[in-house]
Amino acid sequence: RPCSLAACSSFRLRDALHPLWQSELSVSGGTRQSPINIQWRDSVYDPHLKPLKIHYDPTTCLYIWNNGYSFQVEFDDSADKSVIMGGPLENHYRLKQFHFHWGAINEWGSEHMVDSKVYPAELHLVHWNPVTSTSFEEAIMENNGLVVIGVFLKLGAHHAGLQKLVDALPAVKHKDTIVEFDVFDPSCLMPSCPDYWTYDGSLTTPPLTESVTWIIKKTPIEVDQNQLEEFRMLLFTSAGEEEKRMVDNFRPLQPLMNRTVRSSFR
Ligand SMILES: NS(=O)(=O)/N=C1/NCCS1
Ligand SMILES: [Zn+2]
Repeated sequence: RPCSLAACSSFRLRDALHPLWQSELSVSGGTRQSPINIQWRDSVYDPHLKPLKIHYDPTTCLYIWNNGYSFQVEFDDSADKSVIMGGPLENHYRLKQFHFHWGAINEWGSEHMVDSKVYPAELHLVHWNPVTSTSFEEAIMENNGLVVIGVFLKLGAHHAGLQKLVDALPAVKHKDTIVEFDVFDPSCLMPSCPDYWTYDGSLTTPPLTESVTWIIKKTPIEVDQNQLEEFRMLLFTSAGEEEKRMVDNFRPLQPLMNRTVRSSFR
């Protein structure tokens, strides 16, 4: 991160002091934690990786809520209506929710990095394996029970699809607030480029379980400054509490340890 050592150390300390991280700076004994810095030159092209197939049904979208760490869009996952398959996956996975991570300023905010490049924000689309688990909660504890697609956001053109989401954010300004949000197709948040990296990792927020096959899209989507600033107007705090802006809700980088990142592209 482009900052002086002092700023970085206080930044990391401040980041570590967020309530979410007070007790979970790192999982003891974790060997496949997330996020990581993806070193492009160390990733290994795997010709067996298939194109990712995404079929989201917009009518499965239910509501948006502020969970005190991010804003989250929840989906009806009671049937195979919004699913992904292909890519590195052996079967289909159901979409459960998506959320974002972002910074206080455009110089940082994403959880993953590419050759130490950090983006202002990162989208996570969270899916679970209905073949090996009977619920999302169970899949969280299963090895490869989850697939999270990560999409980087970069500062650029206005994103019309995202704006429908941004317009609803004032209704979930405070922690534990919720607003109905129906008929939204998250495919509009996917870059058109099919290229991705994939590696075995963990959730980046509690319970930090090592149950995630990560699929990180190579190409970011563009959003404009106003849209990023709307994210930063959300609050970590509940109504009536002293306001704390919801910013820097990302986990620090974790060690790669004995893992290889595969790429779907040469
Ligand atoms: N950011 S993340 O998607 O890796 N973390 C999660 N924790 C609970 C469900 S998703
Ligand atoms: Zn996330």
